[in-house]
Amino acid sequence: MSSKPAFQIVTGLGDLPTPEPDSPYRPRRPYRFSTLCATVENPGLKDQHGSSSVPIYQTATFKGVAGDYDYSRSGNPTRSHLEHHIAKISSAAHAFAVSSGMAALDTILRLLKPSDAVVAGDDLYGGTNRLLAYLRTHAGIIVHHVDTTNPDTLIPLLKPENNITMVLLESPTNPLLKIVDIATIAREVKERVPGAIVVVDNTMMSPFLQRPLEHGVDIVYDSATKYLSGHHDLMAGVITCNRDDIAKQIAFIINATGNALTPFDSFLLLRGTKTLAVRMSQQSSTSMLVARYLHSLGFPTFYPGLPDHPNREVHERISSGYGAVLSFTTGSKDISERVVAGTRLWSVSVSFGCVNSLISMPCVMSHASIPAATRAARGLPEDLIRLCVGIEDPVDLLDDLERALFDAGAVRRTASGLVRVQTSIGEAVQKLAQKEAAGDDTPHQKQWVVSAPGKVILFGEHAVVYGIPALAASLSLRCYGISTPRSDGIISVHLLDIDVGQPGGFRYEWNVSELPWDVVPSASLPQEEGEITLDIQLLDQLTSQCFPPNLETHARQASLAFLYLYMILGARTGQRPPLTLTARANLPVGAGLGSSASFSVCTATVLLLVFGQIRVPPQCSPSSPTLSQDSSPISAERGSSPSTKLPDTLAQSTNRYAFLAEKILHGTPSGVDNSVAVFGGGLLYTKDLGQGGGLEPIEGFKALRFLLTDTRVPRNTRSLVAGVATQLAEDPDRVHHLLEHIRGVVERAKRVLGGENGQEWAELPALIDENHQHLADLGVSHSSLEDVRTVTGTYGLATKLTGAGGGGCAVTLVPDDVSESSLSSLVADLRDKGYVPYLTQVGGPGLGIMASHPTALLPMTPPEPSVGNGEAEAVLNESKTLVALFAQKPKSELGPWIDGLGSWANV
Ligand SMILES: Nc1ncnc2c1ncn2[C@@H]1O[C@H](COP(=O)(O)OP(=O)(O)OP(=O)(O)O)[C@@H](O)[C@H]1O
Ligand SMILES: C[C@@](O)(CCO)CC(=O)[O-]
Repeated sequence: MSSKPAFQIVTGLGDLPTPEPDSPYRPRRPYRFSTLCATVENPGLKDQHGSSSVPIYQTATFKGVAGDYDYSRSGNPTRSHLEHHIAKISSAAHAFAVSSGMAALDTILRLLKPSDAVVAGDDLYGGTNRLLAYLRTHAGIIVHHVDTTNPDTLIPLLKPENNITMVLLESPTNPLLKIVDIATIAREVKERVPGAIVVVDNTMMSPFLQRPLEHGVDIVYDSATKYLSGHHDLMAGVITCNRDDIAKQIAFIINATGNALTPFDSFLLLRGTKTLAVRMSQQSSTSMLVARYLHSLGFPTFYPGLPDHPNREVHERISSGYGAVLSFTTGSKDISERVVAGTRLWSVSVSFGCVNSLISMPCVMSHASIPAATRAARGLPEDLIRLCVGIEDPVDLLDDLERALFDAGAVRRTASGLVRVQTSIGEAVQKLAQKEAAGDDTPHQKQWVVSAPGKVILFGEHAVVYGIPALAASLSLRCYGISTPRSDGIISVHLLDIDVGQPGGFRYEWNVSELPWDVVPSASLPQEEGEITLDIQLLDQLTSQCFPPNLETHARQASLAFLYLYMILGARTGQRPPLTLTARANLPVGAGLGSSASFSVCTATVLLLVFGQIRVPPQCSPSSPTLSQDSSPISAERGSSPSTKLPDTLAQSTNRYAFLAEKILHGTPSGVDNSVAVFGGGLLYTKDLGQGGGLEPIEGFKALRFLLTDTRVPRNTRSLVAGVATQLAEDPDRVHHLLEHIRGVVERAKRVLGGENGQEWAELPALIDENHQHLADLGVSHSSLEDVRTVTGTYGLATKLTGAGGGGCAVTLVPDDVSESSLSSLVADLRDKGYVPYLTQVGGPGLGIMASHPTALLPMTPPEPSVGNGEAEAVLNESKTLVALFAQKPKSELGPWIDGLGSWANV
């Protein structure tokens, strides 16, 4: 038996003696790995009968007061044997066995204190993510998720002022098998923040293939439920480390929380580890066959053993094999579901590491606890199939898989053998385009073209800020944004619609390295989900440090929104991509048609794309052609073009950042404008004021025609919204009364537009008049808007202000029975008075990303001037670029031109 515990825990909470697992840390292993696995021996813990298998000490207590053990929570001989064995095969000085892999992580995370910061990967196991999210909200731990596959994204966070106390890594990641250079990261962490602990989840590899302690890592944990046990008949977790101080704390936490592994499970796990090497080498070699087979059929396959797997050489440096988990996509979620349902030998199950082969779809199983939006942002394909290879005969496994692929329609037989079936016509072309659009590994080097619609609010503006629903719909008038990569360390905005008295709009630029990165507090960085809080202090600091004091307000607000988003994404990811954002709209700016929201959506989208936070996923499916709409003024036709569909999850991620930009432009927006600009169509929007808000699609809008009249009276949404807030504070009864009346109007309008009442359109004009009157009583009308109401009233048409009011636009419902001649006469009357009418239908597509690049048509960036020709040639080249044409097109041609340039993916 071993001697009494070597450690006395000094915590201030009482000294609890905890047995230290006795471990023979040896710098050089005397036997090869499989011998070490099979040989369970612990000279310090000899059984009195010489049993060749470690006995199960199935007892809670031990008699006497002077023995090595007293209570199985604190120590048990079967567990000590297991811990000794795990330490031996892990090159570790200390090992601990607990009740599950998550219990192991929980034990490790209890080393943290409130306000400690953790840097973790952005492609972690779902359970790890869930526990980190819990600790963030319940224990005040700060969590930064970064792309750990690129050490450069993590290094900028490694500063003493960021209070980084732990770096949590997985390699390869599950299920995309992304490789993390744990050796380089461990070295960088030790150099830059020596107090921080580097932790690695080694479950995917097991100590057989990877021993991170040998690469400078402080703590390693495994879900021993997987390869270490190998039979899926127990749950266990193991923790290993070399540092005595850490071991002391971990031993204390395990004893204090009581999550140590039971004697029976310790026995089973010890038995399992004896065959680890032989199981895993068989499983790994079969995995290589399966990966090669899928790859040869043309399925995108993720396995570190394949020649083109990203960071393969890094993996080969830190481990001695490729493991037994791989994944692949079929191009269609339906097909993937059929493949998974069609296998017999591969069982459908979560988890991995068992002697039996398993098949699963991570997005609906093991990773379902990660919100869909986050999954999409991390590029986790919904059609991904994960295979966990067991020890069955490889021929049987391949045969079973092939049958399932064939029955699911994923492959077909030809004279020359099996070939992969493309899931839809043109899928190959689409994939190519999406690959280019997604930018794969270099999204910051791509030029992105995006667009988002303006909106019209038919009922409920202003009241929507106070939680009353609003009915709104997208317009065919849009804002367009282009991000162009640079190589000079500069970020800049070029806002073609913002008039600061110079030809060509407003331009401003910053040197990225001179930006005040130190004023971005970690607390202002966006969390994984939920509304992103605007950090007013940071906003004020950026305003005063990055802009001249007298800059024109519209120019400052728009570029501040861009800069703020750039800074928080830069601080979050550690990337600093130089770029220019060029923006232009065919929508009147500041006229109540949601120009700020469509600009916010374009800005958020290009930045999220450039920073690799959203990707145009490969599974974009063909959607129905977009509505053909008349965008105008009055005449210009917007052609209908087929587009592919962006997933809802991408839309949700983008909307969070767009809402943040809207807050910078607006003050206290309800979120209706950016939601319409992202999701498109007709919507009932309710702001979430703690009682649950949301979006409900309303189809009825699409059948209606509207006349929008821009009074051209400038106004400012921020001050109009603030004006209503002041009235509410001063005269709450009156304002509440008006808001409740507006609620009544919206509810009745919803019944009409939602088609619940047989589409009684005839009720709408009265509702429009009533809503306008309530808004006028709130003080947000204007004489020009009342004038438009009078003019349209002479044609028997109902009109109300739309958006914030105070000038800007009025919206007039044009029923089907209004004759063309009457309409033309009304339009002429309005024009005579200096107003700008737009006849439009609403309900068109939301956020759009150009999915195929028009590189073939136009150079994206001017070619370098050849020696000698210098400036003149550069000017000539620049005039031919996409951006130059974008700036030069007449406004009426802008939409049709850019919509027709390439193929678009829309929400
Ligand atoms: N095309 C654009 N380019 C650059 N900035 C823009 C553009 N469109 C809008 N903005 C920014 O949004 C501001 C206008 O926002 P404002 O809320 O006043 O108008 P709106 O969004 O059209 O109205 P509403 O919110 O009532 O629908 C501009 O001053 C500018 O800062
Ligand atoms: C006035 C308002 O209701 C609509 C602006 O388009 C403000 C908002 O909802 O953000």
